[in-house]
Amino acid sequence: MNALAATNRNFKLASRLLGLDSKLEKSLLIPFREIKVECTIPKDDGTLASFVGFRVQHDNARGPMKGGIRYHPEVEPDEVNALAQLMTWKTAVAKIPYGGAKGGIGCDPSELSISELERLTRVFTQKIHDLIGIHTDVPAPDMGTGPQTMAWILDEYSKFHGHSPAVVTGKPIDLGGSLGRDAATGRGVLFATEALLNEHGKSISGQRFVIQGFGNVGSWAAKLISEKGGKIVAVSDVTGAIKNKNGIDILGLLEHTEENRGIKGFDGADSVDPDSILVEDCDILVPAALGGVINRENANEIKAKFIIEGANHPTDPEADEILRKKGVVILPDIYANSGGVTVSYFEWVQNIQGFMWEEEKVNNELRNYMTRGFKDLKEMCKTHSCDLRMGAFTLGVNRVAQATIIRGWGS
Ligand SMILES: NC(=O)C1=CN([C@@H]2O[C@H](COP(=O)(O)OP(=O)(O)OC[C@H]3O[C@@H](n4cnc5c(N)ncnc54)[C@H](O)[C@@H]3O)[C@@H](O)[C@H]2O)C=CC1
Ligand SMILES: O=C(O)CCC(=O)C(=O)O
Repeated sequence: MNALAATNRNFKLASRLLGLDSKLEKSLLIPFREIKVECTIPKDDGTLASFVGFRVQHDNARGPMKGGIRYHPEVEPDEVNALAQLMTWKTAVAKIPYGGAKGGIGCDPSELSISELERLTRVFTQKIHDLIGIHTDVPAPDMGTGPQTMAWILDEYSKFHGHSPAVVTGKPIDLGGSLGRDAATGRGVLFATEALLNEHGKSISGQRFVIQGFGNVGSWAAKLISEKGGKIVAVSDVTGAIKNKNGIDILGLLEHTEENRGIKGFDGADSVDPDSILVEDCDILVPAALGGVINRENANEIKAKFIIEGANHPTDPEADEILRKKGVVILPDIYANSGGVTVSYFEWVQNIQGFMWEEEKVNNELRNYMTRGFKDLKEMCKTHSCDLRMGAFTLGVNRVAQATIIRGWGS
C-alpha cells in the first residue's frame, strides 16, 4: 500500500473510532496547500540540472505548520502528502502548538557536491519563501538534510524578509539552533522505549536491539541506547548491514561512519544481507530509515517483540495486522519519533524569546513531553480499546478536530 493510502486508512479508522462528522473528516484529510516547484541549477561542470521540489502544508488549525525537508531520489507527491499529514497528527500527539507540513526535493544528495547542494537549497527557498514563515510554516531537517541545509534556507529567506532565525529549526547552534536538537529524535526514541518497557516491567539494559538506518535518528538512538546498557546486535545503512551478537561497539562505528561515509567495512562486526536486517534475532527493532520497509513480505519473519518506529511510516497497514496477531507491540512513529519536532518547538520558542536554554533543560523538558505523550496515548487506547497506533492516531486527530471546531469550522 502506498504511503498516502496507508496514512489515510489509519486516519479514517481513527476518525470512525472518534465518531467524527463525515464532512469534518473530509476537510481534515485535504491538505491546506500543495506546492510543487521547478529547481534548476548550474552543476559544477557548467551544465544545467533540473529537480522538482515539494512542500505540502497539511493543516494549521493548532498553529504554524511544521515539518522537515527531505532530499532523496524517492521524494514524490504522495509520499510528501503522507508525511505532511503525519506531522499534523504528530504535533498534536506531542501537544505542541503546531500543524503539519513536509517538503522535499527529488535528488540524490550523495551525487551532488556541497556547492551544488547549496545552490539547489537556495533556488528551492527562492521559490517557496513567500509561503513559509515564522508563524505560517517552519521547515526543519529530515532524511538527506541537516543543520547546513537549514543555514542556507535561513540565509536565503532572510534576504527577502530580514534576519529570521525562527523560520527554520535544526539550525547550527551558532545561527540560533537549540542545544540538544541534533540528538533529539534519537533521545526521544530512547525515552519512548523506556516508557514502553517500563509498562512491561522491563528496562533498556540487556535488551538486544536491531537498528535500520545509521543517520541522525539511528545513530543517536544507538549511542543513547547503548549508554543505557542496551545491546545493539545489528545495524544497517545504505552502504550495507553488520551484526555482532555480543553487541556492536557504537562509538567505534560512529568514528568509522564519519571517516567512511557509511558503516560498510567496519571490522568489529560481520557483514549481513541488508535485506535480512529487519528479521534478525533481537528483542527490539528500531526502523530509522525509509518508509514502508515492514510489509506483508517480511512481517511474519520478524523476531522482535517490540518495534519502535524511529522512521516515518515504516510499517505498512498489512504488516501492522500480521504483527498484531503475532503479539508484537509497535510504538508508532507519530509518538515514537516526536522528540525531534518537540525540540524543534523548543528551538523556535528560544528564537522568539531571543534566549538560549541549557542542554540539560532541553533534555529534561523533552523527557517530560515524551512521558506525558505516552500517558495520553495509553489513555486513548483504554478509552477506545485499541492498539498503540490507533491510540496515537485518535489522540492526534481528536486534538486537531477539536481545534478546528473551536475555531469556527462549519460556521
Ligand atoms: N531527523 C529528524 O529529526 C527526524 C527524522 N525522522 C525520520 O527518521 C528517518 C531517518 O531520518 P534521518 O535519520 O534524519 O535521516 P538521515 O539522512 O540522517 O539518515 C538516513 C539513514 O538511513 C540510511 N538508509 C537510506 N536508505 C537505506 C536503506 N535502503 N536501507 C538501510 N538504510 C538506509 C542512510 O544510509 C542513513 O544512515 C526518516 O524516516 C525520517 O523521516 C523522524 C522524525 C524526526
Ligand atoms: O523538527 C521538525 O520540525 C520536523 C521533524 C520531522 O520532519 C519529523 O518529525 O518527521
